[in-house]
Amino acid sequence: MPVTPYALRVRDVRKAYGSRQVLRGVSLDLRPGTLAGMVGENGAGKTTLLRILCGQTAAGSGEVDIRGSLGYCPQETVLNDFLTVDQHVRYFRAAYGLRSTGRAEELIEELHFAEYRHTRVDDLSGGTRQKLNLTLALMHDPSVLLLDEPYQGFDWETYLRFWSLAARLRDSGRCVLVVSHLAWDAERLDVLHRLREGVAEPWEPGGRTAAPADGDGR
Ligand SMILES: Nc1ncnc2c1ncn2[C@@H]1O[C@H](COP(=O)(O)OP(=O)(O)OP(=O)(O)O)[C@@H](O)[C@H]1O
Repeated sequence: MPVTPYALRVRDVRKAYGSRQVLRGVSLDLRPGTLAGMVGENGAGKTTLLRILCGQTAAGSGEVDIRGSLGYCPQETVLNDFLTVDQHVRYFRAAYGLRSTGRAEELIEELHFAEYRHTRVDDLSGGTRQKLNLTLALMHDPSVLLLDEPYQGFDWETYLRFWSLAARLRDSGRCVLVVSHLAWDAERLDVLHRLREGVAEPWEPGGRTAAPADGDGR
């Protein structure tokens, strides 16, 4: 029987903080060339799951298998206030062991923040910090991308640019998982999951018309 190729495989992942059981057996398979979404209410465990997938938090039990390189864009920007955009890019080039910053340059152009290359992070707007955060997560061209609320603070044009970038990454065979507490973007996704009561349930892209996960009815 042929083996189904996957980029990300999660099996029965569980996690408790003290007596609070946050993840109760999350399983998920994503293929290469997939643009996937994961929605869930505030506190559902989305960030906990992503942190487990990228190895920043240990699961209580379960298995995670990632094929290829990983890029993780955390919800909170992890930037140094005293370094400029360019200094961050150079630092991450060295950390990733890249020969050039070519991909980062493309992302900076694509996300329209080249004019801030020599600006220190403490002088950047929240949206521009998030653009840098995303650039640093993507500049090594990872096979699997885990993006936690990646468009927070983006203006509308940047939000649209983000989705066209995500679609292009998918089209070039990357596996992109976008986490959000809202389901606004369901129609942009190939597959949508909802994290609820500690498990991930597939939501048919009929979820396109479903109410947002926070249930505010819009
Ligand atoms: N380090 C921690 N120690 C104890 N409890 C934690 C820790 N991190 C998260 N939690 C708890 O685990 C639950 C899930 O948190 P998590 O941040 O994963 O949710 P989320 O779905 O990402 O929420 P949001 O949409 O608000 O970002 C919450 O009740 C949170 O308070």
